[in-house]
Amino acid sequence: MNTATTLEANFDGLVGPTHNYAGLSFGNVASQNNLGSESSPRAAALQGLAKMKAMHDLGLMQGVLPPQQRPDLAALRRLGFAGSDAEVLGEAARTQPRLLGAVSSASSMWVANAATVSPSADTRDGRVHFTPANLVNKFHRSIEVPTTARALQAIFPEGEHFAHHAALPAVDDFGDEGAANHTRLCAEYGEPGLELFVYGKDAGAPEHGPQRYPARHTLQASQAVARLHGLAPQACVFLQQNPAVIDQGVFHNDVIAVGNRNVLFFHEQAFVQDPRPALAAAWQTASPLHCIEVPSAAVSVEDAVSSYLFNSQLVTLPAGGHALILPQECRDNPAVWAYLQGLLDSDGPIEQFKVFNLTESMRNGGGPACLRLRVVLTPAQQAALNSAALLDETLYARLKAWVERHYRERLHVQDLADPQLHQECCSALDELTGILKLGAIYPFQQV
Ligand SMILES: NCCC[C@H](NC(=O)CCC(=O)O)C(=O)O
Repeated sequence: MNTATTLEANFDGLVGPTHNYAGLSFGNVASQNNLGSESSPRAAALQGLAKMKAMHDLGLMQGVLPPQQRPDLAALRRLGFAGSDAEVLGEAARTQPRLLGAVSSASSMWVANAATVSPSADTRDGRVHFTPANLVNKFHRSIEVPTTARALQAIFPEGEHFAHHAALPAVDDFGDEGAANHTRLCAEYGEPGLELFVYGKDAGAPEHGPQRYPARHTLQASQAVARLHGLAPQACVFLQQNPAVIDQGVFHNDVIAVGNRNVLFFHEQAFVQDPRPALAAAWQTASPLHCIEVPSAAVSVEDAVSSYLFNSQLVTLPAGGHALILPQECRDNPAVWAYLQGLLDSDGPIEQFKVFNLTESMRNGGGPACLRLRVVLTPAQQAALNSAALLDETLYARLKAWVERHYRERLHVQDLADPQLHQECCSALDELTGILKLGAIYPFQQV
């Protein structure tokens, strides 16, 4: 790995021990369809680790973000469940099983929703800025915020290099889903770039939003994050996601578009307007911006949603050239796979594919891109972060053994009330904070 230059690191969310299918995300077709299925937390975590390891092996900087303490018993107590841990869990399971599912979700694995990150080349004070997403549209996700903020601060210490903001006010007008709706485009990582913010609705004109499924992210949230991060107004582009595709299951922009460096790969129906004029106006460098638009005739919105073609990671390989990191569902879909073969033959900027089995995450609507948070880092910033969270051969082996020791092979929603599961989760996380040198980030460690 070349640490002498500014590069983009991917930090992936490690899947937590309570990974399950509780059908919590209205508007996320996979989550709704898999309600009640049996999950494998162990397979889910190992699938995610295998992707991280493969990225490391490609020569990319790869980090790890920790899972959360679940079930969140404090959230249940806040909602009036009382007594011992076993009584709280038992009462919730009997009277509010969906709520028990919500406080047990391992949804923090989808760290593309953890925060919005702006690289130092784009910010007024020359620091990397982080704003944790408030995730107000879904209760099970909104409870991720305090631990996410502590984890990010434990890896990127506040100070000379890194700036951390509080999450936006927790109301629908400022609904914020983080980096899943944010793309940075640039010529070189270390140079100023443009930041593309995609919103589901303008809180001032909600009638132009989707009809069937919720728009989770507002224009007002994106504007606030751009102000907080000290971005130059002329370097920011705000585009509305097409409400018709939200109504077909595209609950985040990263289900229908992905960008990296000087390439934006997007579906014809992704945005209300053609994104090219606004991007061209904000694009400040002489080198060209490549906009690869995928026509509906080649890949329908339905195929995009079921294959997660656009939830691939678009990465720059150390030797130059772009690679797409795809879920295997793309290979299984004849229209998508045919399109991808044509893309390779087209002599464009995307030169290589890597295909991964992420089925456990995919069944809850999370593909390769959902599982990672991108952070552009200068050499000085690479030296300033908590390096215990960076994946190498040793950390990979340790985490794999840790998963194999602590995680259950199978989990069903009925198992969530088992007080032993909470104990297993806490002992696993206690060991993990030691491995990743995170300090006491979990509620059970703060008593
Ligand atoms: N970026 C991908 C996010 C996927 C996530 N799924 C979930 O939360 C499913 C959880 C469940 O249904 O148990 C979501 O919809 O926010």
